[in-house]
Amino acid sequence: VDLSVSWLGVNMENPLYNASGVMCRSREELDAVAASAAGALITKSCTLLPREGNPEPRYAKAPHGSINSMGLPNAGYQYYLDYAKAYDHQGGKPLFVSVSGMSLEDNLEMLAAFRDADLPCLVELNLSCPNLPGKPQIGYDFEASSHVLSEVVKVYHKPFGVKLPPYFDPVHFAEMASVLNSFPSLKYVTCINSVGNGLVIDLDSESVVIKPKGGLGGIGGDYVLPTALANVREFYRLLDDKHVIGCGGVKSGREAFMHILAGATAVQVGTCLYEEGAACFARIRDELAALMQQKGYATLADFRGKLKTM
Ligand SMILES: CC(C)(C)CCc1c(C(=O)O)[nH]c(=O)[nH]c1=O
Repeated sequence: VDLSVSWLGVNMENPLYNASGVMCRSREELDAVAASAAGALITKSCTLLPREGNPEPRYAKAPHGSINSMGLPNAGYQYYLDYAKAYDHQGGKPLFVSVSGMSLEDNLEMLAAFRDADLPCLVELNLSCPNLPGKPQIGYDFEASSHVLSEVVKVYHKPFGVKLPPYFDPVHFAEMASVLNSFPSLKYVTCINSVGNGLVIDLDSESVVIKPKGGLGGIGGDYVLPTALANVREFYRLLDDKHVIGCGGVKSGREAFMHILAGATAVQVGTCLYEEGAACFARIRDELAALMQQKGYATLADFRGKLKTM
């Protein structure tokens, strides 16, 4: 079977890579993903200046996934720009850079710097980045999303992508798709970011399991798979001429297959990568290949987006 995928001018030997935020904050971590069986790699969302992030514990494993309120710990955009400048872009594994400024001005300054560096890597704007105080995250504020993207495309003229939070209402899917469809240079969306502000409770200690935000944090893992698949499928259906990258609940070839069946061009691994390490990519890759073999599919295109309805 052929697991390769070519999209937006990049070629991946297989459709699997890390979710932004996991194993991608330092060059050592990024190099570990590049050295693994992953087909690509993406950096931790960066801000203008380095950030320590929230007090620990800020990540916890849960019975069927994970919870995190990391608080955007990152080395600052220059660090990832330098990594991208030194990166071997011909080495066969595309590099994506995630950007999550604390303000629109910060996002525009970082995007201008990436534009001027004129590197082969693709930029992904994290729309879960903070909005004005008292307002929901950008991705949940359709007017703000439209404004941010309008300003972004004035500064950044190359194809780019956005990381979307999960949506749960048909009207929200339609509204966000309508916003995204008005930006032709926005060429892909990554669905989904963690399911926001969940709460994991430890029964023995009768306590929360992470320190920030009174224990509230983004949920990942098995808990979010149905939501992730729905977001992939709805945006695959609603967006014009854009790719959808699947993220959420992937821990084996089975969930990777489901994401591609729902329409995903490629698939990211978060919680499972955090818990198992970079060996998960070879395992999931081989499981996906075996599943395709059993089902008689030779390539990803043979089943991509071909989810059957009743
Ligand atoms: C949640 C924000 C801190 C605003 C953005 C960074 C981020 C974080 C984080 O750094 O806490 N965790 C996630 O699961 N998704 C994210 O997009």
